[in-house]
Amino acid sequence: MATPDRFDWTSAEADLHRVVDLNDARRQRQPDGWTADIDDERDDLGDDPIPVDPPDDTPAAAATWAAAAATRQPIVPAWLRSKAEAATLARWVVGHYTHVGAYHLIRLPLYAGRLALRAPRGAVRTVGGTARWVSDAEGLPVRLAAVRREDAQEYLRLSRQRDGRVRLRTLVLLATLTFGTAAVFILLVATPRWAWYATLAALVGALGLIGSSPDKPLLDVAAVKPRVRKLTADVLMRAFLAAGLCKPDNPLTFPMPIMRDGPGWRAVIDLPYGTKADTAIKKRTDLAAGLDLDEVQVWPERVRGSAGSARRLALWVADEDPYAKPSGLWPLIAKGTVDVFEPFPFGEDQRGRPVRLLLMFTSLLIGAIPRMGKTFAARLPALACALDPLVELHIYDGKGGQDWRAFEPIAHRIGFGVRDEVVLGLVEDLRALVADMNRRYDTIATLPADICPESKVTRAIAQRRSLKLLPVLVSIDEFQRYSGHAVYGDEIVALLTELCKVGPSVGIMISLATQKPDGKAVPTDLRDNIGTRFALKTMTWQSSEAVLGAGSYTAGQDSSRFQRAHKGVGILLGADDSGSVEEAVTVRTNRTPLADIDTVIRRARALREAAGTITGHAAGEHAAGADGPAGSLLDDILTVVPATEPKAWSETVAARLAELRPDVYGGWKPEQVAAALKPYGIPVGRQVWGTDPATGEKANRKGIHRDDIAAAVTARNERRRAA
Ligand SMILES: Nc1ncnc2c1ncn2[C@@H]1O[C@H](COP(=O)(O)OP(=O)(O)OP(=O)(O)O)[C@@H](O)[C@H]1O
Repeated sequence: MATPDRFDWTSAEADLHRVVDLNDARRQRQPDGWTADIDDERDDLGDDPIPVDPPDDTPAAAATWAAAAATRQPIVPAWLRSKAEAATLARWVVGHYTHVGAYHLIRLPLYAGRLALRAPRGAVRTVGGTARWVSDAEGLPVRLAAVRREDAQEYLRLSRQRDGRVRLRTLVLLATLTFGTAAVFILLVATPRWAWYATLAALVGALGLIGSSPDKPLLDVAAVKPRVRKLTADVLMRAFLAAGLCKPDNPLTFPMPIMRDGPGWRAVIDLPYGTKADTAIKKRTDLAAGLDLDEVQVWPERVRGSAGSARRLALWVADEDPYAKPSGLWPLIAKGTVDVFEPFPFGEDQRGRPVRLLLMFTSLLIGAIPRMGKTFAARLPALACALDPLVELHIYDGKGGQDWRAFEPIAHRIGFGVRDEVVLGLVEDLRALVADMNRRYDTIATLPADICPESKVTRAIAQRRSLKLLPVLVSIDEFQRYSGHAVYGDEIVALLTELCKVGPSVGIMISLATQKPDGKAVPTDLRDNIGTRFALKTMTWQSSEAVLGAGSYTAGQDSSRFQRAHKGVGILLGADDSGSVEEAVTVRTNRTPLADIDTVIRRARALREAAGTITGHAAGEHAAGADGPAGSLLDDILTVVPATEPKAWSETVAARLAELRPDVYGGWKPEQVAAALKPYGIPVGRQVWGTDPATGEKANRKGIHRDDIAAAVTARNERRRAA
């Protein structure tokens, strides 16, 4: 900004004069009301006007020209240059015409029968039509009118004309009949039998067609065409007027022509000055109603950058419901690997363009009602991580069916269902990760700036095995079953919150999927630390907000509007860097049927074997998987409750365990000891007479008998030996 002592008054004065001229010229162009502002400004500053418009030769003007050049539209439309879209179109054309061809081919006998049945009526129509033509029947009403008017002269003129016509037409008919008869004679004498039948069939066909009526077409309908709405400026104006986004005296303007774009129309619209494109996006349903379409066909989005403006909107209108057909298969099923530091294929947007997702340095929350594609969506990041041999996989499935079993050969930790030992396994795993997270930060802190410039893990750093900074994915499906666990639920949520908050920079990625996306299953503190959200169909807009975050509904993002048929379709928020709700995209995930998952896992296992990253459960370390932490817990209890002490209060055991292994048992309560021992059938509600070490008070409290633990250890050891 110019300061008074550096201000060049001479050139400023020259500029001022030009500005006054410009403003005068503009005032003449503008409606009356506009002049008042300029005059008010003058009043405030005496007679001196304020320079507002920069002179034309400033660098800003050059920048404007450059920006105009930058917004030139491509000569060949984008969809025509895209291999994928061209392939989609080609597939559609081949598929459509193959279907139509086969449909009609199989109905040929039916069509032949219809023609034969209609042929007699066609013959009658032909004879009648010919007779009317020869007798000049079309002139009869005119002749009768002349009779009614008693206009003898006109009648005689018309009669003469009719006689001439009838004579000529009779001759034509006779000639045709003569030639026809000769042709039939030649046909019968000189041509083979198949030619007779072919001619007869053609004749019957022609008569059948003549005998058809428009309300009963000969061909059945092979494919019902959707109602395709051509987008024109008038149609748009009507819709935007109805939605209250413009006024008749303040209409829309179109900076470029409305054109075809893939399977739909694309219009770029400048809303009236002061009307925000975001407002139009929020009124998507109103726009759809104004266009007389289902809202799933109407896709408004902001045009950003130097080609855009806060009032510039790109509206894509699909010819038909873009999600009515199944989505494509995941492109990495048969071949390809993943670098988890780069985005991987996740799905397609409404126009069939690929959508990629970057999970590194963020966390993912997926929410939906059951059977809408939550597990399919949650498996994609896990499969992508599987194809990067550096990533350590920690997989938990609260349901425990077939959905995640395929990951066993590559998972470092894995657990199915919510049996106590699995839940404990998860808790122990998360505790260990939290502890490891701190070690990871310590390691990162020791790295020089040229190796670790941004204080976060990179692929090059992760590849240095000695640093032990391999990326980790914790993927939990049916998360509500773990977060709602009576004893460990709160701790699981707290540990995951910590990991989501601090873990991303050191390579810890969290992916949670839930069919109960409310504040109870995914508490706000945890959700707010998850950067990427994917909301498939929900029942209510409140559930949609529970996944996407507060304010998403008012911003026009509501996953409850998806239909039941829209499986795998969801609103993805935070796939780009902005994470703003206005940037959310609607995505249909790529499909990965169970059989294909096996293929990917086989490839992932081979990659990991080659890289030497088969660890934990995949490497056969079943101690934690089979017995869970409770297996070592039994040994630990025998350590902290010596043989000289046959009974101990549960609270004493919990305190001593925490002292023994703070990273594993820190913060344990007596109920956690009880829950961990339950699977072994160890009685935990026994009354134990003891002395409170703090107060010296003697009392009867819940506790354990050492013999019970020792018996469980013996049984476990026998089981292990038998295995
Ligand atoms: N992208 C997709 N395209 C087409 N169909 C899909 C897609 N994703 C999922 N589906 C279909 O939806 C069905 C349900 O998917 P999925 O098992 O992932 O749902 P879910 O929400 O996890 O269900 P549940 O809560 O019962 O576990 C699947 O059988 C699959 O056929």
